[in-house]
Amino acid sequence: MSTVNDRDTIAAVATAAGAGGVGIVRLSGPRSRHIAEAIAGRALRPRHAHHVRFRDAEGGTLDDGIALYFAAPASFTGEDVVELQAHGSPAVLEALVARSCALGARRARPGEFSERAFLEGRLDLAQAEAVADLIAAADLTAARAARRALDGEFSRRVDALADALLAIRVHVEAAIDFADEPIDTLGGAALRAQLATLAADLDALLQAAERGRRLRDGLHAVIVGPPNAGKSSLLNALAGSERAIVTDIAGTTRDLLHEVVRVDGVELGLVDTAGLREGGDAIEREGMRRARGELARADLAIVVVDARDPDAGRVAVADALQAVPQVLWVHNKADLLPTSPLASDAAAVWVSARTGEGLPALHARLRALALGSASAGAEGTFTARARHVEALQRARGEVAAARRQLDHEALDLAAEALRLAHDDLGEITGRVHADDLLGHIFASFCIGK
Ligand SMILES: Nc1nc2c(c(=O)[nH]1)N(C=O)[C@@H](CNc1ccc(C(=O)N[C@@H](CCC(=O)O)C(=O)O)cc1)CN2
Ligand SMILES: Nc1nc2c(ncn2[C@@H]2O[C@H](COP(=O)(O)OP(=O)(O)OP(=O)(O)O)[C@@H](O)[C@H]2O)c(=O)[nH]1
Ligand SMILES: [Mg+2]
Repeated sequence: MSTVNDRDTIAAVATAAGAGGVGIVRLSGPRSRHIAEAIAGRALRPRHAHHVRFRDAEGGTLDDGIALYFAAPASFTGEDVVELQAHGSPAVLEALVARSCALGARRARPGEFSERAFLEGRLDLAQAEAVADLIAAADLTAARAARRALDGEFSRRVDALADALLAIRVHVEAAIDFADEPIDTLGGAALRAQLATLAADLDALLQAAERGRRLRDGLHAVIVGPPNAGKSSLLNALAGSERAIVTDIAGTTRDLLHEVVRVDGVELGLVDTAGLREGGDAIEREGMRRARGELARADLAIVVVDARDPDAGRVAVADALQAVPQVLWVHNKADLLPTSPLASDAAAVWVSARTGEGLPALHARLRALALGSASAGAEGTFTARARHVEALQRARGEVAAARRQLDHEALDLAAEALRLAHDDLGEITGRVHADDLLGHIFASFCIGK
């Protein structure tokens, strides 16, 4: 592994592209201070805001601004860092980056500042990812959740599980050395209890991470149901605009129509589909085939039926719903019912896409489904990514395997499963990682971050 001293110095504009009040060029690496002092024309004291003139190669003034020097290791990256805070002119900022490069820096790759913060141990991998998620957060709910991950709330729970797992591994490895004796004389009962606790904690963290992933990635929700039930009308109502064609002709929608909507801080990727029924012409049948295909990738099916005849719909779509993890029944056209049922129960929500009645209740239900449970809300939620959820699932699988092996007194196999589970957890925080994993993660960051 390289050390601070043989690393190059990187430079990039840290503020958003385009004109702004103030723009910041950031340098990180061993030559940062030297380069910045050449541009500022004076020595820089750590953590002191110097008002200086930024000079070009000929000594001409590029701009005046603030130079801020953070001496290693007390900086965002843990390396020497300098910020040149200029007026927010893209031309001036580009000139400052070019001048820095002429003086020995190179342009930073996307995410390279955060990658260095990770490599210097300032942030773990899940925290570095949270930096990018915070920047990309579309609203304050998502930003707060990313902030919690950045503060280490997720990482601490992963580390606690990894510590518990380590203790169990030590126990199992010790027992292997006494392989002649039955496990129960070697604290086998205590070991099983510890493993059971670990499995339960892993399940709880997996649920929390899944909620965090939904908050970050949104929920993939597919609207299905019989023709003419008002699926396209509901999409329009949720989107707040007339995206889909609505007519009173059954079989209007054929193509899939994708629309991203935000419901109380949660992103929903909505897909409107062709009504499901027996028969139909070739075009409609192709539409139904696509609807079924989309359901296979859905986190949630929103089944729209006509409130006046809900059971007609159920039969037609039931088989298509087999593999969908979550299903929400929406009884539409409630405005046409003789008496208003505009209430929702555990099994269904009544709405009118036409009048908008019942939509707030539908919003609340969608949000609760997206976050995993009605009571959990966003309180304590931290953002997580699909790769974190997958690692936790693998770890859970390995822990389950270890428990089975233990029941068969197969200590070697149990130890190996637990080692794999430990690595799975380590991948989340980056204590265990392949180089291409880092490249993959940081490449999706913005430049200057
Ligand atoms: N101007 C500016 N604002 C910014 C950043 C930045 O890089 N520059 N940040 C970039 O993401 C965020 C703040 N992140 C930072 C993280 C650590 C340190 C730092 O100097 N840490 C030292 C000192 C600790 C202390 O005094 O609090 C350390 O951790 O040792 C600075 C900024 C948001 N705002
Ligand atoms: N009264 C009333 N009519 C509605 C409501 N929602 C939809 N409609 C009407 O029902 C008819 C069908 O609506 P669509 O949204 O096209 O139904 P769909 O399920 O997308 O139909 P297909 O695409 O053909 O499968 C249209 O005439 C709508 O105006 C509602 O809540 N109340
Ligand atoms: Mg339609």
